[in-house]
Amino acid sequence: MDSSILDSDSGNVKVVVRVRKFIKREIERGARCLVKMDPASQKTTLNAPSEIDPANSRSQSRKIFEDKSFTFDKSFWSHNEADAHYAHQEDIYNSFGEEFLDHNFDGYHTCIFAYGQTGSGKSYTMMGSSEQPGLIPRTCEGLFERIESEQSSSITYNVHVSYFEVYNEHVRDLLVARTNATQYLKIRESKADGVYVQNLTDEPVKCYADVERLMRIGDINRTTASTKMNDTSSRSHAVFTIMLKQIQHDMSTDETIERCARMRLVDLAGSERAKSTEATGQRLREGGNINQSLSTLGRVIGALADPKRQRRGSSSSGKASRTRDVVPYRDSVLTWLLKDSLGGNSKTAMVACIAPSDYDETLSTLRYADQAKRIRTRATVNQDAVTAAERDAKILSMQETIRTLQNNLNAAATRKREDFDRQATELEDYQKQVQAMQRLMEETRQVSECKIRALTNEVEELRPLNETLEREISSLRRHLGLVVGELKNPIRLPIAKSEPDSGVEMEGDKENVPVEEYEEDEDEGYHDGKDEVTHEVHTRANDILKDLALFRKKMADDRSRFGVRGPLGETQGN
Ligand SMILES: Nc1ncnc2c1ncn2[C@@H]1O[C@H](COP(=O)(O)OP(=O)(O)OP(=O)(O)O)[C@@H](O)[C@H]1O
Repeated sequence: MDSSILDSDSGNVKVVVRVRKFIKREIERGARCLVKMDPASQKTTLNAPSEIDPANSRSQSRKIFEDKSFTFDKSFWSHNEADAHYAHQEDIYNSFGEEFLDHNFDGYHTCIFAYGQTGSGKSYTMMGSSEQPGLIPRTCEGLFERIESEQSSSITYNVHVSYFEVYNEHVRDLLVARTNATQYLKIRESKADGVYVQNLTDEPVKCYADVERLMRIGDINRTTASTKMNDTSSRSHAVFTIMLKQIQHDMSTDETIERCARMRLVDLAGSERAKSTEATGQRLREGGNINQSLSTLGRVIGALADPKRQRRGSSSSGKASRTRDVVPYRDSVLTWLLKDSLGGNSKTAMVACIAPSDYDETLSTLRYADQAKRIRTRATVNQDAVTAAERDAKILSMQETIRTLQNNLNAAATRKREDFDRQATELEDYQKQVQAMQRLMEETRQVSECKIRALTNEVEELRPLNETLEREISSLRRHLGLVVGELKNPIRLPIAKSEPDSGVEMEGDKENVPVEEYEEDEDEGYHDGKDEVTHEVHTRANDILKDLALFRKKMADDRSRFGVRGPLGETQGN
């Protein structure tokens, strides 16, 4: 999509930290909580462990343990439910999940990723459980609640979901059932779409129940395994993506405004020490890959947070592009895929999850998070204004491209000297174009529906007025008929016989006037009063007929534009 930059907002990556409660293993070993959080200042302090703490043994190292403090955008205390400032799943969502959803509705891309050592609560925070849903289900639920509450006849919403994992540096579609021969997907980059996963399922969803079903499928397909540190340890980075497209149609200009926003919700695999997880074989290899991609992520964060880079980046565009190359995005699949979310067009948040009693791992996570605070991204509103004619022209041009690609494919097939790779790429392009065109046509259909909805509402609103006017007109017609009838055939009143000796002429005495006399008098009466009434009635009736003609013309125009059945029952053209 060509995004016209209407509005851009540069800001730092939002960094929050969350400490979880003790789990069974820690309670059994009598672990002590080393973390403190100050709800007033959002300061997180990591205390040095005691001499005799076996989980934080100093015996093999000369390291000095000391108290360390860091301040973040938010410090979420989820350690002891009895404490007043305990942060429930709901509090995490209310604190910044909702705010990020606001950004999406404004047309910004967003990304929230959870980072932390294995077993520190990343999956709990991002996905949660059915009783304690995390950020991903709450965000999706919030999204559909808003769509339903903000439903206006002039806006159409389109939501698509994809879900993939990066496992051992390979991308797997989590919405496709596992088969024996594992299908890995390729990563590609294009000008229009940036970095993307080729052939990834992109499922349209209409309600939260649709998303719930997809989350369940994805979670079943995700690679998890039991390690000593976590019974259901994620062995991969999971990326859940929601695409929200809002199409607003302006009836007066017949123009549509499209806003696209991508929400990325990432549950990273946990950093781990082979010594702690006691991993061997496949688990050890997985751990090695996880650590390697997390260390690349660390280097990317380090490069992006580098103040020298940021100064250079803002000084000149030429230098900026050179310095951007220094960021080692391509060194891992994860960072390559998250390139835009980390240092580009996105509003991004990091949730650093920490366990309450592991000094080394927690310190490393807090340092990582502290560095991420310095990254600045520049998010832009992804908005396009398209006229109905441009939309139609786009569909036509796509049809033309598809025809050309089809011809190329056919020609290559008949010549039988095709280069397979090139042919496969052309086939993919062809499929992508067909999909894009199908989507565009579906959107055009939705826009038309939206227009019809708006017009039908207008017609319904005008219906009572129309009925009143019709009633008024027919009563006026009747009235006018009577008046005209009366004028044409005047009622001849009999002349009253005058009392011979009264000498007084009463009002009804005209009945006794001879016909000639009466007609003369009647003419005089007409000139005196009735012509004014008739004239007035005529004028009023004419005004109403004029209004009605205008109203009918407007309705006929609208109906002929959109081909709907009017309130008067006629069917219109087109
Ligand atoms: N805030 C919390 N409140 C209660 N239980 C929690 C909380 N955070 C995590 N837990 C529990 O701690 C355990 C480990 O959490 P989780 O699986 O989310 O860790 P993780 O960081 O995703 O680990 P990995 O990287 O190995 O996948 C789980 O049993 C989870 O239910």
